[in-house]
Amino acid sequence: MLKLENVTVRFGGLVALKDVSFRMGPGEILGLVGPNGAGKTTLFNAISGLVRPRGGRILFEEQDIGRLPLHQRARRGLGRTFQIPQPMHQLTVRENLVVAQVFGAGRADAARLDEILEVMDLKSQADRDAASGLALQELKRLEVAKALATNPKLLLLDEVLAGLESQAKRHFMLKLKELQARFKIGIVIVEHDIETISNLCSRAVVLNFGQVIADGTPSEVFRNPAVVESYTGTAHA
Ligand SMILES: Nc1ncnc2c1ncn2[C@@H]1O[C@H](COP(=O)(O)OP(=O)(O)OP(=O)(O)O)[C@@H](O)[C@H]1O
Repeated sequence: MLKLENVTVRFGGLVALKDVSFRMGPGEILGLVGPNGAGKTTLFNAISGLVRPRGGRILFEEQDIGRLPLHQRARRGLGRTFQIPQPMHQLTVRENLVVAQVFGAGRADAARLDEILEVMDLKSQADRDAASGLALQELKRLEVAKALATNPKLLLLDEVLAGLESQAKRHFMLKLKELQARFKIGIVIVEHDIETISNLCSRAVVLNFGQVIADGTPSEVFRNPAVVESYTGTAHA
């Protein structure tokens, strides 16, 4: 479904991603892991079209999408969330979803929006202004709902679980599994918590200083000495 070949991104003299390669199959939930500044958000930006790589190829469903603008990638089925939820605060929850749907899917579809509101537990907030009264958890659910409204085949989720207390986090994780099964989508999730990745993901890719240092099942990668070192500064933690 998604294949990256030697993707390299530079910001002036800084190499944010260097020869990043991995692939993922349809319906997989892949964890993208790595210390602060490792390049995780930059990788999402490169895949979704916000930054242009200096080199390498990004293939989505066998097509090279590396030169397509953002909206064309969305139309092909790439949905994403942002680390800091960015709803349009002057619009209601439902209106936010309509805007996302028209951007990503090309037309409004009220029935699908109702389904998304239901799945994401946002029905009772649907006609509430996005700026007023939405708690962090609800804003995060809205962020995922917006991405779902674009009709994605692949969802890129940037730290949607961060900052939630443990019960809310467990509930959100179950939601993500439900979304994957119900909408038949693949998910790449950036997440720092090892236990969360281990429970949620079938595979994890670890970045450090812009390079892939491990790729495998969560139990494989979290036993890898290079990964332990990148997390703790010591290979024997
Ligand atoms: N627009 C930009 N211009 C210059 N440097 C940037 C830009 N975006 C990111 N960087 C740099 O690229 C590197 C990778 O940053 P990125 O935000 O992708 O890391 P990250 O793994 O997502 O980190 P975090 O876990 O803190 O969100 C960092 O050194 C960062 O300072």
